[in-house]
Amino acid sequence: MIPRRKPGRLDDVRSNGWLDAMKSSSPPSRKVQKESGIEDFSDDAKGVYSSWMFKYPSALSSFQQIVSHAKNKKIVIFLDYDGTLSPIVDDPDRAFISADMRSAVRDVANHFPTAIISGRSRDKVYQLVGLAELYYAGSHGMDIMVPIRNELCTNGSFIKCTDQQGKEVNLFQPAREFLPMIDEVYRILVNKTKEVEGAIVENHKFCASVHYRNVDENCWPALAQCVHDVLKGYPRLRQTHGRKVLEIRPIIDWDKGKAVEFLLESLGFRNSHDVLPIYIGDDRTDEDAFMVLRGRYQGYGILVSAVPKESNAIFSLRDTSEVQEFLGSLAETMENQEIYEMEEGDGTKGIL
Ligand SMILES: O=P(O)(O)OC[C@H]1O[C@H](O[C@H]2O[C@H](CO)[C@@H](O)[C@H](O)[C@H]2O)[C@H](O)[C@@H](O)[C@@H]1O
Repeated sequence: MIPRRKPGRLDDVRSNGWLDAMKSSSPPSRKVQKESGIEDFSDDAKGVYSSWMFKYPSALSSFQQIVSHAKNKKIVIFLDYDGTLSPIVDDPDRAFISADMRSAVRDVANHFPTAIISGRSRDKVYQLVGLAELYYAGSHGMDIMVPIRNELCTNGSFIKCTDQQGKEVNLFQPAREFLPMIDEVYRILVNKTKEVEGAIVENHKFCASVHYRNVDENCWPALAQCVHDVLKGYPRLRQTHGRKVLEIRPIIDWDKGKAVEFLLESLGFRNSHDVLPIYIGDDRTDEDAFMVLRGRYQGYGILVSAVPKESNAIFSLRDTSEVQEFLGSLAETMENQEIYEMEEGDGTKGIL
């Protein structure tokens, strides 16, 4: 299994907090909780969740408040992928979106500009979601594709290319110079972790992931130390924590929050008063986006979580099925408004 190490070799990951972060990074999936009988439906657990929801009320029960705030504004939807549109599963290659969720996302995108912002590569997340009408930002926002007609920045930071439909688009890739480095580190990590049963390394173009969800917990310190040792040779890369995954990314000042600001500008929303951005996500990396929405946009971050946790979000949803319900309600409200406006010849803008 893991190569034996000299005593004391794991001190780095113990002292720098990696191990604690790894342990607290994600509750086991619902399936695993059920199978191991640790699913906690006790009154205490329910009570703790209910009091947490005072701080982060359900976006479903606060739905009217959300839509009234959208009057005379354009809603823009941002969606994370894993844990938000598809439930967390053991195999990252099998994290599929259901047909119903896909159609809920399609319906919402028919009414509001909708973007997916994922830690996966842009190509991979596009392949999984499979909807051409959305905007996609992969590699934690370091790979953004926007339509040419909406281009506002002409500072040369865009690369012109064609999308999957052959349409001309602009690509924004602030970490482009790191492409060979990520590729090299990915290959080293694959090689160094190949003996670790259950470890999976993914190449997401501008970042890489080392999964330990399926690795025996006793082997986590050695796996973390291995990643730490590899990164010592790459001072321009840093490591962050996701749900049972170590993420390796460039040290550039860019994250999902910056990607949200960039997309809003690129979509023509220079004036923050004209827009109500809503961002739904479940992961630590989504916190940067929640933070941006709390600022000048006064938008709504919605955390997807079945367990209480501190967040920069304003509202919460329990799981992917509630996300689907929320998206469905947004699309339905908009459809009703359009019917109402047609019948009344009403010039009201925004949603009711
Ligand atoms: O920003 P996201 O779209 O949420 O991507 C974050 C990471 O998601 C994936 O890993 C997570 O989901 C997997 C499938 O459910 C699960 O097995 C894993 O434990 C989770 O961390 C993806 O594979 C990662 O590369 C992304 O960074």
